[in-house]
Amino acid sequence: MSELEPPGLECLGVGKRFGAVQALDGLTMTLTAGATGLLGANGAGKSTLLRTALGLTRPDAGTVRVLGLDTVRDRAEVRRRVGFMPEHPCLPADMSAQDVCVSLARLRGLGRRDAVRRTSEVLFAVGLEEERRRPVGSYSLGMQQRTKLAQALVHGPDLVLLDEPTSGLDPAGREEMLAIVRRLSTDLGIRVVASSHVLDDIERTCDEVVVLRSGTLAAQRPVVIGHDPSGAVELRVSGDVGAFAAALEPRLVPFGVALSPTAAGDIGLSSSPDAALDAVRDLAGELGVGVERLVPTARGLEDLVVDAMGGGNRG
Ligand SMILES: Nc1ncnc2c1ncn2[C@@H]1O[C@H](COP(=O)(O)OP(=O)(O)OP(=O)(O)O)[C@@H](O)[C@H]1O
Repeated sequence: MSELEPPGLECLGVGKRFGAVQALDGLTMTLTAGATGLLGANGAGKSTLLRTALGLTRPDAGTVRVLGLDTVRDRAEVRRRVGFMPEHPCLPADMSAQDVCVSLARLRGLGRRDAVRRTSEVLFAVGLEEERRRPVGSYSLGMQQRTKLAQALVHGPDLVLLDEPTSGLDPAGREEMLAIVRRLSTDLGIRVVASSHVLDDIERTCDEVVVLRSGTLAAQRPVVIGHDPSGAVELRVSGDVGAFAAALEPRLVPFGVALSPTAAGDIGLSSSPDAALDAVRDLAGELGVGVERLVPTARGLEDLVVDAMGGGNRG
């Protein structure tokens, strides 16, 4: 993926309310990785985000862009360049996988010959070429999931949005689906944004993980986190984080420690010599601010995710 390409997905202050529920709450983030996994508790806003990214749900506030396209203004182009695999059953039981894929490819603008050719390719890619003429209603759940994935790919999208692709699958079906999802970005160059409840699925198929909590961004990290020899730490304080960071910054200059905001809205310290940590505690004491957390940045992904998901949800 070239550096000049626009991000797969960009959200700027995105809000979406359903009655009393604030499903997305000022969500701001930029996804540039080949494959991103969206993790979050039930009701965290994952499906709403994916549906908003496709233009199926219109945000009440903010802007969503996919591949540089505005999801409201450029909706037709978004449909052409993005594929979507919904979480819930959506396939007509009496149609074959072949007919489903050809019909949807035609609806998305492909001519008949291209639609048939692409259908053969994607059904082969998801391992359904032999059963492609049977009615979908006679398929196992794993085959139905693979059909849903095939229809998301059939028009040759540059980005696919997958809503819980392993949902309900048995261990063998899950393995198959994970292998296919991984290949989309690594072998076929298709960008992927996939939601899941399972960190292991994301670690095995994605380059980065994004944690949503109550419709906001709680964490965004590369999947491979090595030991960070710099001693970088993350600091969470009570009260006004910006004011604390502004007061802290000059006090850490003498120790060569730089500050940067983290994706979760905490304060990142580039290193943590004892004198710098003393300065943090002194300032907190002077301002009457609580130090709620001070942890190494290079923690295991699982710790980080559990921590980021920890605040519950509004579902
Ligand atoms: N069409 C709708 N009408 C009313 N409420 C909705 C609608 N869609 C989503 N919600 C609510 O918005 C919140 C976020 O839902 P969403 O489905 O986006 O979360 P999620 O992270 O995908 O959850 P899950 O993991 O359970 O699928 C939930 O409280 C949900 O009940």
